[in-house]
Amino acid sequence: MSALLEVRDLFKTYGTGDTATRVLRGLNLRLEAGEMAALLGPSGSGKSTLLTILGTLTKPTSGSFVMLGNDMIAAGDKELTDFRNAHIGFVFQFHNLLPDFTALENVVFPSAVREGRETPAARARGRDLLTRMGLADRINFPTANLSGGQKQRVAVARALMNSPELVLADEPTGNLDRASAMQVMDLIGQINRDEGTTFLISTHDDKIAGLCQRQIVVGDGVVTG
Ligand SMILES: Nc1ncnc2c1ncn2[C@@H]1O[C@H](COP(=O)(O)OP(=O)(O)OP(=O)(O)O)[C@@H](O)[C@H]1O
Repeated sequence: MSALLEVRDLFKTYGTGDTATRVLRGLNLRLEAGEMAALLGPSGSGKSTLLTILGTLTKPTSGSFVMLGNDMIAAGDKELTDFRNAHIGFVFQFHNLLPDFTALENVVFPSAVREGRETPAARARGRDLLTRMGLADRINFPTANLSGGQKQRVAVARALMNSPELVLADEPTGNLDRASAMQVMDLIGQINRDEGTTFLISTHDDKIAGLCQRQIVVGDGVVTG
């Protein structure tokens, strides 16, 4: 396997002086292309912080970060936005779907942002992804009318829209019952196997982590296991 991304000696401090919170303190991590990895660690250990850095949404205080051969620290805002739209998908605990938009409109949204319009090819991929997520009969439903598990499957489909190499998922099943959580993880596993998409999934749930090939544990600002 080849490295999809590598961070070295990553530090992240929020605030300054007496109120400074030193979250990451020299963290090293390498993710191989095609991995499906769980990100574990106590509450406040910096899992979300690490995901936002890897997602290029936040810059670290210091350290190096290379993804797909690009220096993500040196890159400017415009480059990072374009890179993110092309290569990274996100799934959050609270899915962040547009409630009045249909499932298909939500899924196609990242492509519409990238292309400047909704293309027929994007709509076809959106339909295909929703069908793979078991939502063929919900394609034209406003997402406000879907169940929590269905919304989360729409969010996974949306994250996959632009065929990203990496999907970062921050407690994607944190809000779901066990059966829905397992279904979402099953679908993520299928996409990982079929398309080689790399997944990094933060979770507090050992069962969810056990479904991943690799478990990465964060503590005291570094990877401890
Ligand atoms: N924007 C911010 N400004 C100041 N402090 C922050 C900010 N974001 C996070 N923190 C602090 O950084 C620490 C790590 O937070 P983070 O959300 O990364 O942890 P986590 O491991 O994802 O936690 P959880 O499992 O509870 O979601 C916490 O102490 C948090 O209060």
